[in-house]
Amino acid sequence: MPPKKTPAVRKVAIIGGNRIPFARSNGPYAKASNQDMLTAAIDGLVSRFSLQGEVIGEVAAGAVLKHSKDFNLARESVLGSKLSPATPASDIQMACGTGLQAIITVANKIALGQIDSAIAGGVDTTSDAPLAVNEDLRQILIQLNSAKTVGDRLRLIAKIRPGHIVPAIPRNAEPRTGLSMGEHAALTAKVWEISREAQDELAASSHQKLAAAYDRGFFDDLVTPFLKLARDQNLRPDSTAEKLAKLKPAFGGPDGTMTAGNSTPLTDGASTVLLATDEWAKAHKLPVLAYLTFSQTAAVDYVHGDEGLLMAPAYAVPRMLARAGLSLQDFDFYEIHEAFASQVLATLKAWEDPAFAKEKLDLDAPLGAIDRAKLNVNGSSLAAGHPFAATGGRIVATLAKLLHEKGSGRGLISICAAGGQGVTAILEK
Ligand SMILES: CC(=O)SCCNC(=O)CCNC(=O)[C@H](O)C(C)(C)COP(=O)(O)OP(=O)(O)OC[C@H]1O[C@@H](n2cnc3c(N)ncnc32)[C@H](O)[C@@H]1OP(=O)(O)O
Repeated sequence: MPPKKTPAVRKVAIIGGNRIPFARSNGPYAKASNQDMLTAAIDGLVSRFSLQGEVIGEVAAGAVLKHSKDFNLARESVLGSKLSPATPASDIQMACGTGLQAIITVANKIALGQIDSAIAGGVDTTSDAPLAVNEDLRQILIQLNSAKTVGDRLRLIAKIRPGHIVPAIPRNAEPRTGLSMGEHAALTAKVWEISREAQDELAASSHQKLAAAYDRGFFDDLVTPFLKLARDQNLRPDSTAEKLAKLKPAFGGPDGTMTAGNSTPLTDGASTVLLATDEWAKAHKLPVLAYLTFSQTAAVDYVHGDEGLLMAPAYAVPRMLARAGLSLQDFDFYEIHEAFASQVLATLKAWEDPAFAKEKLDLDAPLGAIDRAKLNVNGSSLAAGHPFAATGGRIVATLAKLLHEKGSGRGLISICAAGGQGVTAILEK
């Protein structure tokens, strides 16, 4: 018998990414479904990397808001794309961490020698949010479906009341607290004393940096026009902290510091990333932008404890750094998802705080400050928008290309997610 092969850990290369421009909710993509957008994002990769008819090792993707008809959205999107139908695909859901979690999932399979290539991604549309029928009506309809006699059917139909027509609309809120993401973030902003001025400055700079990156052609091979949109619709290149200062509070009451300008807007969009082994890239004559080398998830008890809903990355990053043997300052780029400006600033403040280090992270010293010039250098979610599950793919593709342009170095990714979770990763050239 030949000796049994033990799997070796292999390097996971990021070949490239693709996304459709992100659109504001109920805007140009109002009539596009999750499947339409995810298929478009996959086909953008297919065209760019000549993958027509290719059998990819596996596709993993997801949506936070998903219709019940989309049992396996990733698989349906593959079947609608120009990839070979022999490409297996599955859905993943980890709220705003979905895209990055999908990337990590397939990256681990590549590392373990289970597949040689993969596409990971995410999509979301708040324009096409799934509406459920009223719970009482749902029960009647289910019983009606299996009623055997006309009499049974009529008895059930007679139970339907006008009030049953009111649908159950999904809320952008935590099921266990009833508070929206914005309301949760406003609580955290208060605890960490994040000023309105600092939030508006971060938001304005996100717009200015994203606009500059578009202008210099950075996104030419990362973004494919869709439904006549060529750039992210939310982008306002003329944003300034002074203009943002005039907006009224959106969360945290009349004295709140969070506004429509320093919070992400509700957004529609999709993104994908192509990952592979070095050998697969070579065989397909494709360049490698960067490697995914470490990842980490964490969760916090925001229901019973005193933790902020979006603070899990503050825990995930130090754990990942310990595994990697790196300090927070050992990075050339920091990509911190801007769910809200206040949440980025609270996370940075936590890493600088001796009490947080001691009491929460069990560390002798805080992680320390980062060089702010290295933070979200091409803008982030405040400017681009945030179609929940699509943000991970946008960030990984952006960072991989930044590292490729630089020709060396290392980048940190930190994404907070609803449910009190965080997903983080390290990319290296
Ligand atoms: C883990 C996570 O990622 S959690 C994050 C999940 N995401 C969310 O929770 C989404 C949060 N965001 C929201 O719910 C909504 O976008 C809100 C409530 C903040 C704002 O919604 P709306 O009021 O519909 O925003 P709208 O786009 O109309 O903007 C309000 C005003 O601000 C203005 N504005 C918004 N951004 C800017 C800007 N960058 N510069 C100048 N003005 C701006 C708009 O022009 C508008 O002005 P107007 O009233 O004169 O027309």
